[in-house]
Amino acid sequence: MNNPGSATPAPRLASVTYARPLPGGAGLAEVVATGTECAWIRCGEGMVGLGTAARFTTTGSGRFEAARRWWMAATEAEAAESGGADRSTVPDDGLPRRSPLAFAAFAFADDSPVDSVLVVPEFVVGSTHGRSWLTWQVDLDSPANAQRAAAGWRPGQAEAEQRLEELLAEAGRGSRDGWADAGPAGGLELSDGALSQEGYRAAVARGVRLIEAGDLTKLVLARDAVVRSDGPLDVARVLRTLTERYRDCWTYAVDGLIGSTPEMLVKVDGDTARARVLAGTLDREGAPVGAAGTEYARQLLSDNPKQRHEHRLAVDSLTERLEPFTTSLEAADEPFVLELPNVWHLATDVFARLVGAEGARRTGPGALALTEVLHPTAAVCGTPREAAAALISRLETADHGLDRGLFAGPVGWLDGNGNGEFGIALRGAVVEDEHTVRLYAGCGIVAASDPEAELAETTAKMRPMLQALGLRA
Ligand SMILES: C=C(O[C@@H]1C=C(C(=O)O)C=C[C@H]1O)C(=O)O
Repeated sequence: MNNPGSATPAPRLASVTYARPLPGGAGLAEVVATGTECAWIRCGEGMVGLGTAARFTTTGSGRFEAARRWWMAATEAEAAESGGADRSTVPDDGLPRRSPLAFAAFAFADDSPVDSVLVVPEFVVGSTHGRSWLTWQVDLDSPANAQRAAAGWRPGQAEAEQRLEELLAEAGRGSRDGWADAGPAGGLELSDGALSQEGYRAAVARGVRLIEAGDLTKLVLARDAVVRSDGPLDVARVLRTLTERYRDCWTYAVDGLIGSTPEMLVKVDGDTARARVLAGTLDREGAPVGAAGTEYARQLLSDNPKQRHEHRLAVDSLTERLEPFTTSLEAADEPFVLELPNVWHLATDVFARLVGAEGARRTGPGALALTEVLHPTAAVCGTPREAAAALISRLETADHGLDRGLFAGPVGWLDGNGNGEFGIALRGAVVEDEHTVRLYAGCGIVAASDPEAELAETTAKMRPMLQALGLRA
């Protein structure tokens, strides 16, 4: 299962980036209007991708490497023309410049039949550090451009504006009235997915027995659920709702994979790498609020040996793999409690300086190469990694026909200089068709885990998406 990627040759990307008010003049999330956009939004900032200049799909254990090669070939022309200067995401002129830029989502498992994908949007609308900007990206070798590109043509601002107007009109974005208040278009029905709630309890119980038998230390097991809607689903509205309710999470949309994740696998900016590791979860529903809630979370998470053990394994799985690529690495000894609207988590932020990131050209690994090294961490797979991955494949896929697909895989964006952000695709869903989305959630299982409590935890983790879809959860 090592598909080198879709047979199309890599495009030759060229781009132009300039400061510009956001289309529509509202916030970044309002640029998400059709639900087919790519998105990466946190605290009202980030990027939305419109249209498609190029895309690449691949499967198999070589999916990261295949994507990296395709992306290097696609961005080579522009890197050569710009002389490799300005490698950081915010160069000296202060205008965030990340072009060329692709959004990406990778399957969780090496043997998943589901495509991993790189999408190069035609336009990237961005808002970073309080400034907004626009990038227009084209393939110089496409039939529309090849001839004029050979004569020296490159994308420019005036033509970008014209093309943007066309694209927005094509997408029927003329009227935005009524967005905010439009409820779900019809009735919604929630049902078990391939791995039912009962099946999940049984799978967790088996996992616990195998852990007790000494086969492994930690195992993350997931289940799925399906939401069907009578009317067409308003995916754009779901995404905008997530950006509002889960402001501190990274709201993502790539090729039908949508959600709002609190977990950062790796963010590379210039010579720095950052991660946010989560493991250890406490439902906030029915829990005390305010200071009493903080105290409750401290007692049941920070002071709980099971949760701390689960968390430590996740942090170690990341830092051990990241360390060889760093000149320094910092992670607090004690996790902090991250409060989200639905749950509390034990969290550890990691900060590192990368080797080979100095000078005009990166010689060390960039965001995509590090993603390949770090995925899957013990937060979504287990310890030891290989034993856990094999058991996930047995207990979820062979026994129940649940393939995680893009769930719990890396999702985010990358630029042509090795910068990028990859979150872990959690608290999300896959849009299967106009009326159907499939939600996924999992839990870390250790020797002390109780199947009923873990099942309840998966429901708490699905709550952001269920509520954004308009279900009471
Ligand atoms: C697997 C999920 O979440 C992961 C598992 C956690 C846990 O077991 O406590 C916490 C955060 C994530 O690392 C999920 O959200 O589906």
